[in-house]
Amino acid sequence: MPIRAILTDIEGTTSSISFVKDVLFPYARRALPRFVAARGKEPAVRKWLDAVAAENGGMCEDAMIVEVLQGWIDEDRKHTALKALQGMIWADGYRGADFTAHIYPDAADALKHWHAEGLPLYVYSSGSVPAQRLFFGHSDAGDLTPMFSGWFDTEMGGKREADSYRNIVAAMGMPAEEILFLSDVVEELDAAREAGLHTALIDRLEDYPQPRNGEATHGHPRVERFDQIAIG
Ligand SMILES: CSCCC(=O)C(=O)COP(=O)(O)O
Ligand SMILES: [Mg+2]
Repeated sequence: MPIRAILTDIEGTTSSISFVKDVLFPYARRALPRFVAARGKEPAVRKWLDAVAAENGGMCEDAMIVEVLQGWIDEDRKHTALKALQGMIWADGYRGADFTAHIYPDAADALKHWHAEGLPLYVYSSGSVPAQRLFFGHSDAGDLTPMFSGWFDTEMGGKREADSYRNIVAAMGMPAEEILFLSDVVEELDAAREAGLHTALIDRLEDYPQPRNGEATHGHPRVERFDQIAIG
């Protein structure tokens, strides 16, 4: 069946891992204490802080919650509460023009080309949907948000679980066999394939200096850049 929609991951796929690890995560880590002190009483913020507290024995001190969150940033935990809070913090960074979001030029070009061809584009990332919109709204290639038809985060489920992709397919309202999922993580591609989607492993040498070949690809088609992706 021909590909009729693209679903893409962000970190390691459209954009470099080092931008996320070396720019976004340290920014959120530094800003967390001041952010929680300033906005911790807002219901939209409190709800996530309370969720973190509940998962950690019901701790009540905000300072302790901040420490837990900073530990999760260091571990690269893809926790929905952390991701929601990070998105709110990064909003200040983008608005203050402290940084723009990295996007590989080949990814920006291919997304623009597919969009012009009428192929709907969707994002599925561990970053929260508001963080995804900020990311593509303030990218090195400008505001790319108008090109996207939909956004999905871990509210749909974890990225290594087939059911998450089934949920996304249902939300997209088209057969799984018509969707191509792009990611740098083979376990995510395995889950997507289990749900019936086409897959492609984006194996960027900037992020993964040891190319993944043979068994390491888990049988997923492997490319190093978006212009090598075959549609149809
Ligand atoms: C778009 S928000 C920044 C990226 C982020 O926080 C993250 O966890 C990215 O994970 P991905 O699923 O895009 O690999
Ligand atoms: Mg990724």
